[in-house]
Amino acid sequence: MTLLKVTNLSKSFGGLRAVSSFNMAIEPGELVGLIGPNGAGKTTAFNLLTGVYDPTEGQIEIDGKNVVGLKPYQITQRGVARTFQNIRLFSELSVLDNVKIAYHFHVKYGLLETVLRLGRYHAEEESLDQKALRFLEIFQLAHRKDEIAKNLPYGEQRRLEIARALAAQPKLLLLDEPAAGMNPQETQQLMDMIRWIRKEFGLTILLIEHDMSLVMGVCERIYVLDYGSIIAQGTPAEIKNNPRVIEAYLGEEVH
Ligand SMILES: Nc1ncnc2c1ncn2[C@@H]1O[C@H](COP(=O)(O)OP(=O)(O)OP(=O)(O)O)[C@@H](O)[C@H]1O
Repeated sequence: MTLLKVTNLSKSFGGLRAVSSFNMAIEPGELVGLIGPNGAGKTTAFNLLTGVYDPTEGQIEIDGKNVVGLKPYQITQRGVARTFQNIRLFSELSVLDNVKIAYHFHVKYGLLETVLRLGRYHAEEESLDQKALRFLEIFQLAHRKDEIAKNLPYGEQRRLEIARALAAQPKLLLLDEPAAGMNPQETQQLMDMIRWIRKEFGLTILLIEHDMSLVMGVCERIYVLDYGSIIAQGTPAEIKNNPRVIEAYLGEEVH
């Protein structure tokens, strides 16, 4: 079954149609890119998919169920996790605690038990530590586990954000410019990591990215947004040679 189906999605801010009649279908296991010039509506589309904004019109289905109107945490519980263009960690907490907080969504003790530290809490807390550490190991951050998140170098904070999103055990992972601010070597490592986590966790990934080498290098299929509308979709090779895409990026006719 199609994992994410978006039909005729639109969002207006006053007179501005930031996203307009947006359609998208993503199958389980796909690695898909969403690209477009500055201000094209990419982040707005992510904010609609994750319940940050309610659409002006349209449908969003995850696993065949409508999620329009759900709160962001409810959408996380339906299996969608994301990272942000501007890193949003719990900056004063340790690296390990950042991942553990996300993992709490999937641990089966109730809030009362957490508060009173009763029942299953102690046993589960231990395995929670181990599970959180495993995510840190994947992202080569285990040696940093006790550091305060804000003290990590930038590239490591970006990796921690992805580790935290993964700890919520999503089916669909949305990455908003994961390579922003990274140098070419860090970007290359990130590409390898994205490919690896997709395979290892059987994930479906949708990513926004300005770095064309990353998008073309990891994505199997790409959607292109311009002024809120999808102007093209296809394989990296098709997108690279699509005149409408070239025009949107260069702002001029292609002859
Ligand atoms: N909360 C908001 N209120 C009003 N206008 C908004 C809001 N959020 C986004 N916009 C506008 O909607 C349009 C699309 O913005 P959006 O941030 O989604 O684009 P983007 O493709 O993610 O851009 P970038 O690549 O620069 O991050 C822009 O014109 C932007 O100014």
